[in-house]
Amino acid sequence: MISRTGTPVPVSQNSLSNIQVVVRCRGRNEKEIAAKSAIVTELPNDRYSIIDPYITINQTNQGVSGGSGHEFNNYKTFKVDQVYGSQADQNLMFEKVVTPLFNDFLMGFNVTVLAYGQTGTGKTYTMCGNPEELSQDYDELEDGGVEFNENVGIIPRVLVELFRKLNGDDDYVVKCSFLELYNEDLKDLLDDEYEENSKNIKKRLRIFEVNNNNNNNKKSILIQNLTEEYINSFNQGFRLLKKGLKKRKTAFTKLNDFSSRSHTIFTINLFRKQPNSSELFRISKMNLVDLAGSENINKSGAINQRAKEAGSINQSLLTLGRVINSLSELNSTTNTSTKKDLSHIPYRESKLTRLLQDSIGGSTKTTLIATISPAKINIEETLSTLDYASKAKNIKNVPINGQDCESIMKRILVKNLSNELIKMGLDLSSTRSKNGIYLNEENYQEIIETSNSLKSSLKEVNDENTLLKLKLKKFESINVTNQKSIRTLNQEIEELKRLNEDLHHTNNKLNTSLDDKDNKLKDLSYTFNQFTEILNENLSLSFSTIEPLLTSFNEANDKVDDSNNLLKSFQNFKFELVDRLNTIKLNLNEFSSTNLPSILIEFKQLFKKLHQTFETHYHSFEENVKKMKLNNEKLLNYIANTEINNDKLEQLIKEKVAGQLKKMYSDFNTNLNQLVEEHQKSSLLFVNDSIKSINHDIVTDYQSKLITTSQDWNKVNVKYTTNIEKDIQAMNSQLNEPPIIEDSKVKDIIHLQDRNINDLKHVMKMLNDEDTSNHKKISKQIIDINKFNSSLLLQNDNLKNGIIDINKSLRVISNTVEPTATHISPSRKSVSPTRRLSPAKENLKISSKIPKLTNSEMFPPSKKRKVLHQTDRANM
Ligand SMILES: Nc1ncnc2c1ncn2[C@@H]1O[C@H](COP(=O)(O)OP(=O)(O)OP(=O)(O)O)[C@@H](O)[C@H]1O
Repeated sequence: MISRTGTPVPVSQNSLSNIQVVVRCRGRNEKEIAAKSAIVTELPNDRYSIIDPYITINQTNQGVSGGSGHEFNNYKTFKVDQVYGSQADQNLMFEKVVTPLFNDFLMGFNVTVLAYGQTGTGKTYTMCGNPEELSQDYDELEDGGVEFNENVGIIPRVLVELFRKLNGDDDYVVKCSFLELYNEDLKDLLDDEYEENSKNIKKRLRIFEVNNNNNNNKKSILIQNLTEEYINSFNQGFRLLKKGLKKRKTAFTKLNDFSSRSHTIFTINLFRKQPNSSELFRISKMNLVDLAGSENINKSGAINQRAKEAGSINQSLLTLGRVINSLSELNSTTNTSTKKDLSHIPYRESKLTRLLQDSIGGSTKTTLIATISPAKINIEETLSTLDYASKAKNIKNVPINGQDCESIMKRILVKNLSNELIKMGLDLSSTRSKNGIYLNEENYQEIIETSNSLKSSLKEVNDENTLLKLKLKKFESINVTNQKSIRTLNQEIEELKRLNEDLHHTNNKLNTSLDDKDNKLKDLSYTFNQFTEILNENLSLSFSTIEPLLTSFNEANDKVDDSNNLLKSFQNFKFELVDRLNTIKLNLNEFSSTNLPSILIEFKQLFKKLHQTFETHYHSFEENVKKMKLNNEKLLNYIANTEINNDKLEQLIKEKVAGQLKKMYSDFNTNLNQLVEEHQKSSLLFVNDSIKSINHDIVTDYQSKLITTSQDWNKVNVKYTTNIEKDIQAMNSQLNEPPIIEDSKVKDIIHLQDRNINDLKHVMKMLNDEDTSNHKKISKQIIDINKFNSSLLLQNDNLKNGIIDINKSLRVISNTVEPTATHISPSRKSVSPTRRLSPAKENLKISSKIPKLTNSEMFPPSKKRKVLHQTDRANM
């Protein structure tokens, strides 16, 4: 078995590191509360304080003075590195205090955690936690951690964290040892064969100082015969810890019923392959030290053996204190000669200081946790502990860095392991040779406990088995009864199944027929909707057909004087018809949404009747339309055949004018002279031109208007006829494909349809009436025009005859008058009878003597009014 402790060799001044000092002040325990002992500790924070790590002790009435702390009246303040109060839990301590050291340990540094303080202040609690927390194995969580109880201390947490960090790394070896120093005696807490007061010299632990195998002038401490157990899981480490704690010497004291009277060192040795070498394994060590209580002997009431024990304890701690003092003074002085005087550090004066030589002022990174009580009754021990702590804070260690740390060749390590294996093999064969199986006591106890537990379980199982057998018998008898019931029930179930099948069958049939009905109803509904839509469309179409009719009628009515009444009535009718159509639409919509299902049932039969009725009406309607068409054609023929002959009119007018002139000339007959002939000619031409022009304008205007009206009328009638024919065709196509609709409530629709048809009839009648009336009016106008034409023709004839008579008379007159021209006018007496005037000059002379004819003279008032009246009517 090998254990090595490196001798400190400073690498550089920069690597100096002070011992970290942490104070943990627990809350008052039951005894302190019962003793009504006041709290004398004042901390910056109940949990922890790193920024302002002071702790003040209220010494009122204590009369305590001196020490290295600062005194303010009755208060004494100590400055350390970290202060933890009553609210600081175990996890916080591990994270803040131990984790930095643990990381250094993984990197190859030797590290030490020391718990120092008065009995009962929580040293063991801080380092191990309550021992009962380790009574069982812990399950590993997914992240390699463990769900700890709050009271678990530093060592178990370090073990868990170690294997969590090493997870996946194959090149490592972990060994643990657990050492106790009691009365300056070393005790191997993991040695099963160790017995108190053992005379087995071979098994005695001895401390040797040996040269380091790295040949670098470093010294190592070797503890001969110390058990070092290989572990590869945290649970194995827990078991070792539990085992060691059990062996730990405890004794009853007044201060702490389960107080530990010894110092213990739990060491974890880590052999880890150097990052850049396959042969070298770096050795690092973590010492977790739980020192014995530092209480006052007198106060503890130790007597006899216990007094000796108490003295021993204090001897070790006193030496530790002196070492701490020396190191503290050595580090705080700069004087070289003084330094030389102080250079002797009394490590060798106690085994405790020899064991901790490397941790205090050596090459180890060290943290001291000083545990204190807050109660006034412990104030002296508290002040003493804080004195130690503040001195330790001055101590500088020289940790050896990763490169210079102790290492071991792989082959040596393997050789060590092989030796271990050989030794274990020998143990095993010797055990076998004893013809049985040798077990260590703990394993034996465990097996016995397990066996007892199994026996108890077996008994419980047997008892349970007996009970179950009894229950089984009961169940068997119940089962027979149940079997009978089950058979009856099965029969009933069969019967019910049959019934169910029948019902199922019937249900299927019903469903099928329901589906059929549903489908029919859907079809009917669809057909009816389509029918309704078509009906609506037809109604809309009829309406849109009637609309232009009405518009045309309105336009035609504008041209007829006495059509206002008809227009009004027709408009009224139109509005009424629109209202009715809208009402029909509304009724249809409402009807289709509410009464549809019942209507569908009777609709088919009634629709047939409707069809018949509709056909009847359709025939009469068709005939009426045909008649109307015939009438229109007649009208068109009549208009086409009716010609207004301009020549005849002209002739008539001429005759009329001639008659007038004849009358006029008969009045002038006796006074005419030779110039009358030219005058007559010019007058006749003038009158003829005027009359021709007037009559031509009148007749042309009338003709154009009449033709336009006739064409409009014809167009409208053709359009009406086409629309009506389209309607009829649409209706016919509907009637030819009648929807299959059923049952009773269609009466309403029939009624509506009747009304609709009546309305249509009414419209047609009105159309016919209107048509007839217009025909009559136009015929009457044409008769009037013809009459007027006849009278014009008559007048024209008369005029012509008159002109002929006048010409004849004029010839007679001219023949008669020419030889006695001088007699007619005295003013012509000077004119030579043989000399003839040029016609133009003659005309001028005659025209100046003949009176001009006015319109009223040419056309007597009564006749003129009549002509104008006729023209106006023709324009209308
Ligand atoms: N910070 C703390 N929080 C809760 N309980 C604590 C704390 N410190 C100590 N205790 C409790 O106080 C009791 C004494 O603690 P512990 O045995 O650890 O004292 P100790 O200093 O190790 O004593 P000794 O020197 O005699 O071994 C234990 O029951 C422990 O659970």
